[in-house]
Amino acid sequence: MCQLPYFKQLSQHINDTTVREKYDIDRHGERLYSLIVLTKLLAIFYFSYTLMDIYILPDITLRSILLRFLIIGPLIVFLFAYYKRPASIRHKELAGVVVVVLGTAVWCTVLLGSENPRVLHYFYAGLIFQLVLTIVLTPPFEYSIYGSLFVFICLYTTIWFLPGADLEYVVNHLAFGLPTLVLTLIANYRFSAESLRLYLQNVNTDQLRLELAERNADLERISTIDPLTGLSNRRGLDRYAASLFQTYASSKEQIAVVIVDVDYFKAFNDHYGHADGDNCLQIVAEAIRAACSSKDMVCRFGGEEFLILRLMGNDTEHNALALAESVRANVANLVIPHTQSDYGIVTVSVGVCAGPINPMEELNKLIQAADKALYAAKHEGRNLVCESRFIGAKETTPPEFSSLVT
Ligand SMILES: Nc1nc2c(ncn2[C@@H]2O[C@H](COP(=O)(O)OP(=O)(O)OP(=O)(O)O)[C@@H](O)[C@H]2O)c(=O)[nH]1
Repeated sequence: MCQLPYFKQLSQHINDTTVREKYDIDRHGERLYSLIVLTKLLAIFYFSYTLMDIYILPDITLRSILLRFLIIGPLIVFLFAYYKRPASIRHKELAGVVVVVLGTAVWCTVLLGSENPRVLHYFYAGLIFQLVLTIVLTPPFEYSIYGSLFVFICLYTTIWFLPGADLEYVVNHLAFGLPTLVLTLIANYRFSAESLRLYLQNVNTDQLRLELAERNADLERISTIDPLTGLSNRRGLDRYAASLFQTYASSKEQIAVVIVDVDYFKAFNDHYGHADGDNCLQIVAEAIRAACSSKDMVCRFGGEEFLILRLMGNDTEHNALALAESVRANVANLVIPHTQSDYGIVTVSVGVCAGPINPMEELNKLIQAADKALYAAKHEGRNLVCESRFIGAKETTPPEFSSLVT
């Protein structure tokens, strides 16, 4: 039996737990709900059959009432109390099977007390217990098979002691009883296996969905990061700017745009080679990052060009200029040799412009103004900070050199 695919699947593992444990935990609620509903329905049937006993076999009236209500009645009360306990659903289903099996035994005992020959016709109703244990309660297959076999043995032991039962009657009964046992057990197996298959399919789909969500989050992150420097790229900048506009759309907050460009970088590449150029960009990017606060957005804006967005407090200009100057100084302090530069080391020129946070066109205006300031810094000899000022209505002043630059 353990070789059946259903049992193989049950003993497999998902992470640290077996499929059986996970299946029981995850489906506890649904399985318990149907167990409670079906137990109530079956209890109603079981006790209403007392009337059938009295009508068909009046000689066992008292016996039927006593046995059904004094044995099975309390058991069903205990069963409902057990359903409420924090036990595994498999144990609750097993408890349900045990009560049905005992219900069969009690019913057989009731019938054994009758001398009425009508008992032989009535005895066919015993197959209902079989149906309950296989396709009505649909307990797990392992319980269904043991419960059904017990009911089968119970019925075909009792049958010999019924008044008027002979071999022909037993064979007639078996002609119906045996296929009922086998076929309904097959139905139970198929149901158990199919439910488990669907459950595992769902677990699989959930896992795939989770992995996909993680991959998407990774892709989303990767797509906004520059692989060489680890800084944000243009896409990251656009996303950040869009979220900034949403958050600060109606505030008076100011934003500073700082553009940093490595001086004579083409000459650096030509002299030291592209690989050293890449190295240099990584080191410079790190120095820029070090000059910024964790709240600043730092991105690689182009080949050897970087852009910083900083949300400003009240001290707007000094704040932006101080940042730009500290970027310039940080890079110069690296003292990376650059024989092709007038300074003999790698330096950067920096353009700054600060203004109100407004939609994208306004940010582009600030970037253009910062770019003009950068161009002026290049023009004046490089390794300089230069600033354009936002004077409202989309106007900026011509670039001015920072007094902080020495
Ligand atoms: N090694 C390397 N070089 C790059 C990368 N991206 C752009 N560059 C190089 O950066 C250089 C930029 O040169 P230019 O725009 O002429 O500017 P520049 O030589 O720095 O001169 P100024 O900006 O006027 O000081 C080009 O030679 C590009 O090939 C990169 O990822 N790695």
